[in-house]
Amino acid sequence: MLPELRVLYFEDLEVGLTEILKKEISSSDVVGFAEITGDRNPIHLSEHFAARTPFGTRIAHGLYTAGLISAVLGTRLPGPGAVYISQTLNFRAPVRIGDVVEVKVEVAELIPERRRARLACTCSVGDEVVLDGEALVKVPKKEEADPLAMRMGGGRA
Ligand SMILES: C[C@@H](O)CC(=O)SCCNC(=O)CCNC(=O)[C@H](O)C(C)(C)COP(=O)(O)OP(=O)(O)OC[C@H]1O[C@@H](n2cnc3c(N)ncnc32)[C@H](O)[C@@H]1OP(=O)(O)O
Repeated sequence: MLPELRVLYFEDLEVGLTEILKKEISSSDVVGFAEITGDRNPIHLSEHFAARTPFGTRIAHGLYTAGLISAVLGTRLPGPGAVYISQTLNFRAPVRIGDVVEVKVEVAELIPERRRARLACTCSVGDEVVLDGEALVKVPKKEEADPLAMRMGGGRA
């Protein structure tokens, strides 16, 4: 099930605020990602090919796993209105079909002058970190997002 949308404005953020999303990786996810991006590397699509790699079986595209970080940023922390600026990624271990990936995003630094938030991102399967990196996003302030509500003394939309 997809998580409910939650809007956090820059003023709502604090260092240490954390969000977690879990996703089981299915074969149809990987095939779908190959179709929409055009990355038909057989390491993702062919069991025959993947069996002869060090991984022994098909693995998910690294950028599909990374896309789950984007899902957290765009829906929960900070949520709708957040704008991606940059993202570092270290693919530390493979993600296999059927793995449950836990994505953890944590506010690491706030830069108020530029309304930027730096977030530490980790994807794990069980106890193993499969991906980590850092995101930089631009986060709307309340007054930018809903100036009318602010003038009328309201808060969040
Ligand atoms: C283009 C697409 O179609 C293809 C894909 O999307 S493939 C899917 C995404 N990628 C993966 O799933 C790969 C996951 N990563 C791994 O399986 C392994 O990291 C590796 C096979 C790439 C490397 O393993 P190996 O060669 O065995 O390296 P070591 O474990 O011996 O580590 C040596 C040192 O390098 C550091 N290191 C290894 N991998 C990474 C990484 N991804 N990012 C950053 N650093 C890495 C590791 O920590 C060791 O450092 P140390 O100081 O010597 O301890």
